[in-house]
Amino acid sequence: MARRPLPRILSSGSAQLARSREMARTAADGATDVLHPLITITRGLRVLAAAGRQKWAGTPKERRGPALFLVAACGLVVALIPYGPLLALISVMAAAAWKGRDRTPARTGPDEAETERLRSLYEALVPYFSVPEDPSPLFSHGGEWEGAFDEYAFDGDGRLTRLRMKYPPYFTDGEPAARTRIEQLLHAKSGRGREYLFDWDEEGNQLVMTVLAALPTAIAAQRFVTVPGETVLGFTDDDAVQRTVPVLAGDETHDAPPVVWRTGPRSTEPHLLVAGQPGSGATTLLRSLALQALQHGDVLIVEGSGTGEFAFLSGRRGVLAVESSLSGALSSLEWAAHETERRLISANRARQSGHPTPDDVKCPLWIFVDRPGVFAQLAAAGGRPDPQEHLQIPLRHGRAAGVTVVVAEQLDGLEALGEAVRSHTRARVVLGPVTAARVEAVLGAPPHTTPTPEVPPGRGYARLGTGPVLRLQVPATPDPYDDATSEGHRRAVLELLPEALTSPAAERVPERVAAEG
Ligand SMILES: Nc1ncnc2c1ncn2[C@@H]1O[C@H](COP(=O)(O)OP(=O)(O)OP(=O)(O)O)[C@@H](O)[C@H]1O
Repeated sequence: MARRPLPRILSSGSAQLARSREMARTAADGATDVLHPLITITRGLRVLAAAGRQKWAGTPKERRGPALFLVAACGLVVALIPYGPLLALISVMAAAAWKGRDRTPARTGPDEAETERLRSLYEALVPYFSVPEDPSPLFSHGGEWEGAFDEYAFDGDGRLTRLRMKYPPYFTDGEPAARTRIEQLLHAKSGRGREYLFDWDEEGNQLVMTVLAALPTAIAAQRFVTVPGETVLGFTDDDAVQRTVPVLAGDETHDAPPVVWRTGPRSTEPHLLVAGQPGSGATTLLRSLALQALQHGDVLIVEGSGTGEFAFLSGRRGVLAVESSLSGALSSLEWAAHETERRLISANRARQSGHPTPDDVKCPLWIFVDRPGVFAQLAAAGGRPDPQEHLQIPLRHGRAAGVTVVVAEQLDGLEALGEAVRSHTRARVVLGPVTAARVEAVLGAPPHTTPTPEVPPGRGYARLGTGPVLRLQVPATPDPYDDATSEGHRRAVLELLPEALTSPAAERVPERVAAEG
């Protein structure tokens, strides 16, 4: 249908109307600019007058007379001194201008960009949180996001840092897959590269999403306040564990929440598996654990990478061997298996004859195996037994014999691990940039947070038995003889070393360290 033109009188009239409206707006803007100081002073005078009235109302009746007299006296003095009234007027105007100045109004809600972000997040959630049968859906296209998001916070860049949302009771929040879908969507829409914590309140049909600050990396190797049988794997979030220990970070001491692993006869997860991406800090964690273990026990170290990253421990009190060859690994692990049996028999005999457990059985023995997959390959190539076979007895019976096994392997080499290692290492750590699926594959449960693609070395997740998955930062414990190690870290590690037992070990100490020490 052809459009009929507007009557001339109406079209030209509306143009005139628009022009006059524009002129009126410009005039109003100009007047506001010119009158701005006057408006400010008037507003200030009103504020001052209101304050005066309030003061007067608050003055007890018997003191009003003297107060009035004082004001009148002041007025008289001002009137009598030269330029007094003028000065008084200027002072009052200045005070009024100050009181009446524009103040930035306190923010009461999200700004435009933030509102847009919340709205688009709401719209993205509609397909997941609505069903056609719901007569009054909380989530609907073009609906009110304010009804669903009742708490939110943004950072300086306008990115969400916290969001509390309601969801309909029929949403299947008990299904991990349904939750994961929501978490992935919120993660993607709120900005990748940050770690989010999702807290589902199934009873209240509420979900709180919080951006977690990165765990601090300033804690280096040191003596941690623990009792025998406790080992600090690293540090986690404040609210993830019940306990804190004092730690030195940089030059300051503060309380930090540790992930404490309990070993020994009463432990429910007596052996540990550390898995990580190359260079993620698995060897560093083993060094940290070995230094802690040496406080109360003996350690045997078998390193498959052959890079000599445990050589600094050779010849120290409590260090039984540091082996990096296949033959050395085979013989030392075979000895460890016999030693576990000997301890078991000895402890049994003592129990049967009513004697206390002998001291040599009570002294914890730690077996550290870094990259056993390398030995497995070498052994297969040379037609020799895999050293991991000797780990079966320590893994199966170590708990009762005071023997703890710690195995570290790269994520890609996990299939090279023997069945005994997989089934008896109930304490688990995964390090490096890993996906939630990878964390679940290693720890048996996914993290409650969204792993980030970039992490510093020593960052990962830990899980003890069937406990919760905890974020973890391993204390920096570098090889003190590595040239890249900073002076502070070198000293920190050397301070934890037990005394040297043999002169060759002392000779291995580089000159610069010997000179400092
Ligand atoms: N917790 C940590 N704090 C600070 N730096 C660390 C930490 N863990 C590891 N690093 C640094 O990261 C680098 C790699 O560490 P490390 O050798 O322990 O990793 P890895 O996983 O054993 O590596 P690879 O698989 O190559 O043997 C080293 O330079 C080390 O000093």
